[in-house]
Amino acid sequence: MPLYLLHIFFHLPTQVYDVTQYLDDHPGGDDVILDATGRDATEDFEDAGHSKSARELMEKYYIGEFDTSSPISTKKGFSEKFMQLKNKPYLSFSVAVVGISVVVGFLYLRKK
Ligand code: HEM
Repeated sequence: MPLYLLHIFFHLPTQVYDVTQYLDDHPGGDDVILDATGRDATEDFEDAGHSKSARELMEKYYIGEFDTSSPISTKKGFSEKFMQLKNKPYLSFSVAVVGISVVVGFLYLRKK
C-alpha cells in the first residue's frame, strides 16, 4: 500500500499530482518522476525546462491542494488516506498488547 505514495508528487509546493498513469508515457522517463515523488518537486520540474504543452498536460493529473491550515489534510483527502494507512499497524499493535495483557492477567489470577 505505501506504493501509492511513491506515485504521487507535490508541486509549487501545495499542488498535488497523481502521476501514476503518466509514468510510462513521460518523455523524460519514469525514473526522474519516481525520484521526485513524495516531496516538493517544484525545482526538479522547473530545472527540466518543461514546455507550455507539458504544463498544460500536467493539469490532467492534478488531484488537489494541501490544506495549509492543517498539516494533515488535503481537499481530496489524500493525507487522510495516508494517515489511515500509517495508523493501521499501530492500531493492531495496541489491540494485540491489550489482548495479551488481558490473557496474562486472567491466567495469573486463575493460578492464585
Ligand atoms: C505531471 C508531471 C509531468 C509532466 C506532464 C511532464 C511532461 C513532460 C513532457 C511533455 C516532456 C517533453 C518535453 C516538453 O514538452 O517539455 C518532458 C520532458 C522531461 N521531463 Fe517531464 N513531466 C512531468 C514531470 C517531470 C518531473 C517531476 C521531472 C523531474 C525531474 C521531469 C523531468 C523531465 C526531463 C528531464 C525531461 C527532458 C527529457 C529529454 O528531453 O530528454 N518531468 N516532461
